[in-house]
Amino acid sequence: MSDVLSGHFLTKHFGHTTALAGVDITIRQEEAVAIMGPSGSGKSTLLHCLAGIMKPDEGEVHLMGHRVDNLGERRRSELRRTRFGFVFQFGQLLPELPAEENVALPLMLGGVTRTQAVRQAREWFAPLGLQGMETRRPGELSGGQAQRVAIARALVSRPAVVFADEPTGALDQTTGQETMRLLVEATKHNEACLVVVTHDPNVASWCDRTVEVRDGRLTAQQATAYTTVLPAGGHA
Ligand SMILES: Nc1ncnc2c1ncn2[C@@H]1O[C@H](COP(=O)(O)OP(=O)(O)OP(=O)(O)O)[C@@H](O)[C@H]1O
Repeated sequence: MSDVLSGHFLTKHFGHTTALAGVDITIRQEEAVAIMGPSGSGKSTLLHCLAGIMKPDEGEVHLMGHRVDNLGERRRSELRRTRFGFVFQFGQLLPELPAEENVALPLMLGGVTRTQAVRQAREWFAPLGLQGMETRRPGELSGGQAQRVAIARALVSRPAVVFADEPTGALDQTTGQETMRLLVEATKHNEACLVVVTHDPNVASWCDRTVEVRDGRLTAQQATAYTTVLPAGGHA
């Protein structure tokens, strides 16, 4: 499998704090990687550097062979919108928009007409078990349903990489497991790779591989035994 995203000697300081101390990481096509480690160890900083949200002080990030960490803010913003998808602990859906428009938003920001974007967005609802929820506002959805809307929004523009920071952190254990299953399967089915920051070993167990960050360094890598059970065809 080819490399999709890689970080080379990523280093990041905040004042006297060293958040990343020279991290090397490679994520391959359709691979799901969990980033674990104690609080304050540098997990979110690593995700933010890989995703172009933050520039590392030293080191390089490459997406499909192209260096991306040195792009200007406008190009990195475009990269985040077109090549990356994001799922955070709280789905960060816009409360005033119906679910289908929340999902359609990345497409509309990319210039697709509202009608076409909503049509494409609707295709994601049934595969994610959200049929009938299209016109509900986020406040009318359960936590698990809202995260599934966030998953649809992360995938609608067919990104190369989905980044998730504690995607199940606000959910109970059962709903969290179901959300992870859908996140991993939908991401793989769309031939994207997944980078998940989590404290929860149950969440990490859905991934192909876990890397552990301590004091800004990767300390361990272990393979986890997850294989997709999705049938071929469809979105999720
Ligand atoms: N914007 C910032 N300004 C100053 N220090 C920061 C900033 N962001 C992170 N840090 C520091 O960098 C270190 C790594 O933070 P980071 O958020 O990456 O850790 P984490 O492993 O994601 O933690 P948690 O599991 O608690 O979310 C910590 O010591 C943190 O206090």
